[in-house]
Order: sequence, then structure tokens, then C-alpha cells
Amino acid sequence: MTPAARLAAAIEIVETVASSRRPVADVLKDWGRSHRFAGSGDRSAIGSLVYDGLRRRASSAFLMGEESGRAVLLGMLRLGRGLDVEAIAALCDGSRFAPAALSEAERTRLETGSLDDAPAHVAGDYPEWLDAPLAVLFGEERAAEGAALAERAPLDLRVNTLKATPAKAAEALAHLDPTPGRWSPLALRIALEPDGKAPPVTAEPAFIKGEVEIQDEGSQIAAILAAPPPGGQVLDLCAGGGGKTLECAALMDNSGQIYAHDSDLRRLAPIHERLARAGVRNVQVRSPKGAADVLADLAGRMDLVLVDAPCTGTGTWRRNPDAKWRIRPGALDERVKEQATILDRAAGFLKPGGRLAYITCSLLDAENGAQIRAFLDRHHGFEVIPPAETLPALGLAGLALRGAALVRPEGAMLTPRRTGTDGFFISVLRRA
Ligand SMILES: C[S@@+](CC[C@H](N)C(=O)[O-])C[C@H]1O[C@@H](n2cnc3c(N)ncnc32)[C@H](O)[C@@H]1O
Repeated sequence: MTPAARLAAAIEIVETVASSRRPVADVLKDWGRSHRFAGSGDRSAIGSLVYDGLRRRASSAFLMGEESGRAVLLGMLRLGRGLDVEAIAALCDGSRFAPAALSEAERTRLETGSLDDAPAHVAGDYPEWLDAPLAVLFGEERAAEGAALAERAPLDLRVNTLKATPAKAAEALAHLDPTPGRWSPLALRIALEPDGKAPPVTAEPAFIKGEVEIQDEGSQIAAILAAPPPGGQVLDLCAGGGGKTLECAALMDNSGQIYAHDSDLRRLAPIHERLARAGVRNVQVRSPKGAADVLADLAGRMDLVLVDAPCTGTGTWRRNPDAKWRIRPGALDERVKEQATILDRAAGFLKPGGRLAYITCSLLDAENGAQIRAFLDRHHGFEVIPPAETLPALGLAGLALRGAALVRPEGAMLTPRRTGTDGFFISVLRRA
């Protein structure tokens, strides 16, 4: 397909996403099935255009003065990819399979339009109803924080110290030009290809041998700040596919015992294969079994309980740009209730002096600081360990992170703009 035909396809797909309100990944898959002539390079380039368009949906529509898929894509080419009007006109030449030629109005918008008068939620590309909650945290910087969440996410790897050192892994992946993480001593950042595509890391021998895992640096930091104690007893209550379980196992050098649980059997399923690949030997997976309480014997015995809570995922909008336009206030309320229930349950597993690490990939105070304050109101035997005491787990980088992150009495928040990571909130509490 020509670049122009790819653009026309992307416009059509963004239209379908808007009218059907279906997840973009499903719409892209359907499009691929019904356009068999499109090769993998085409599908990847089209996907990249669609994702970039969704990342900047509001600002692109504002620039172009309308909300159609075409306006979103044209505006994005200017705002996101820095193309000038002639380059965009060359793609829209009206030939067969190409988008229609630019109108005079479109030309003018692309030449002279700006976001100078755009409200914060437009300049920051987030839903208007989230403007007030984001203003609480970020004030006048909320548009800039939103704009950073509209960029592409990098590809971060975590070196599995059970199998490799960062230097050895970097050498094995030298052809991908990895750079060390800014904060996590375990992180390697891999540059994306120009159209935003990630290199096929899962096919690399270093990945297959379990020397590296794909894990955002923010997620790596969260597990490091949770400080799983070598030789200790740890419960990962919302283990999902095991990203943080694997990291904790490595931080504990395969000593002690980690119990990995998740209420969703399907989400937990990949953990078995990942544990084997990573050479982890100190994890017991406690899969849910109907109504049975599979964690009953752990009550009051844990040194650390990790609650990597289900959340709105507002910190991961770089990776899931369509999710930001689909999120509704009702979903936020639901997540807040679930988090409170999980936190209350988590408290019962700790032994006196044990720690509870509460982690979300959300930027909303309702799920973060306010959630912790409400927990402390319900559980008088707990106190927050101030971020100043948890950040040194990162060594010298912890000092710098203290300046970069948004540090509040309840915990530390990472954001793409501040720390170059996904958005994460990390709070560590101690049971008296
Ligand atoms: C943020 S994800 C976990 C990601 C995972 N820890 C990782 O690092 O890859 C949140 C997980 O919480 C799980 N979850 C939701 N409600 C739960 C509950 N009541 N008890 C345990 N897990 C729950 C979800 O199934 C989901 O897998």
C-alpha cells in the first residue's frame, strides 16, 4: 500500500472506533481480516497512524475545527509528526485509494491553526470531565502532563538478575542500542522505530533465555520501593501476569517465599511460563478456586503484601490511547470501591511490623492519596512510611527521583512528564 492509502485506511478505522465505541485493537484486527492484501508492514504503519491519532484526538480536532476521523488524522500529522501542509497535501492527492485532496479550509487550519486558545483538556488531550481531578494534582501544569501522556511510550526492559547482569544483557542486545534506565538499575530502554513500532524483543535470545523481561521503568521502580525482603514472606495479591512477582523474586534472589494470587484465573495464567523462563524458584502460585479461600493460611504471616491494584489506568494512556476516551465516571467509582475492598483484605495478611505496598497506574487522587487516607481512617494500626524513607531503595537515583516525582505524604507519583515513565502511584504503609 502507498503511504496515502495507509492514511486513508487509518482515517476509516478512526471513524469506526468513534462510531462503534469498540476497543481500537479489535477494530484493527477486523480491518486486517477484511483487507487481506495488506501486508504486515502496512498493518503496522496503519496501526501507528491510528494510535497516534487517538493519542491527540482532542487537540487535532481543535486544530482542524471538526471531530471527524479525517480531521483527527490530518491534525495529528501536523501536531504529532510535525509534517507541514505541503507534505500532508502530498498524501491527500485525491488519487485512487488516497484521501480526498485538502480543502482550502483544511489548508488554512494546517498552516495557521494553533492550540494557543485551547482549554487545558484539549491541549492536554484528555476527557473534559477529568479536568477538575487533574487540576487538583497538577494545577496549571495539567495540560503539559496530559500532553506528555499523549506521546508514544518507550520500550523498557528489566534485566533479570537471576540470569544476567545489566552489562551482560546490554551487550547481548547491543544491536538494539539499549540505554540504561534513569532510575531503575535494572532498566534498559530500547529505541522505537521511526513509525513507533517496537523491535521484536520477544524473539531475542536474551528474552527467550529469561535474561530480560518487558516492564515499564515505572513498574520496576514500584517493586523496588516496595522492597521485598530477601528471605521474607511476601504476598502479591493482584499478581496478574506476574510482572512484579518476577521482579520481587529477583530482588529477593530467589530466597524466602512469594505467594502470587489474582482473582482472575486467566490473567494469572501466563505467570507459570514466565516463572519458568526467568528461573524463579521462590514463588507459589495460589490460583483462585471458585468460592474457596485459597489464601486462608497466610493470615497474619506476611512481611510484605503487594497490592498492585486494578485501576483506571490513567497513567498508561501512552500505551492505551483509546482507553482515555472510553473511561467514564462510573468506572472510576467502581475501581475506587474495589481498591478499598482489596486493601482491607490485604491488611489481614500482615504480621505486626509488616508492610503493605499499594500501587496503581493511575494519576487520580481518588485512587491514590484519597484511597490511602480513607484506608488509614478505617485501620488505625497502620502508618505511611514517608516517601523520603522508601526512595533510597533506588540508591542515588532515589534522591533525584524525589525531586522529579510528585511526592505527597501518602506516596510518590511518577508521570511521563516528570520521570519519563508510565504514570504510577506508590504508597508503602507499615502495620504497627
Ligand atoms: C494492575 S493489574 C496487576 C498487574 C501485575 N501485578 C503486573 O505487575 O503485571 C491488577 C490485577 O488485579 C486483579 N484483581 C482485580 N480485583 C482483584 C481482587 N479482588 N483480588 C485479587 N486480584 C484482583 C486483576 O485481575 C488484575 O490482574
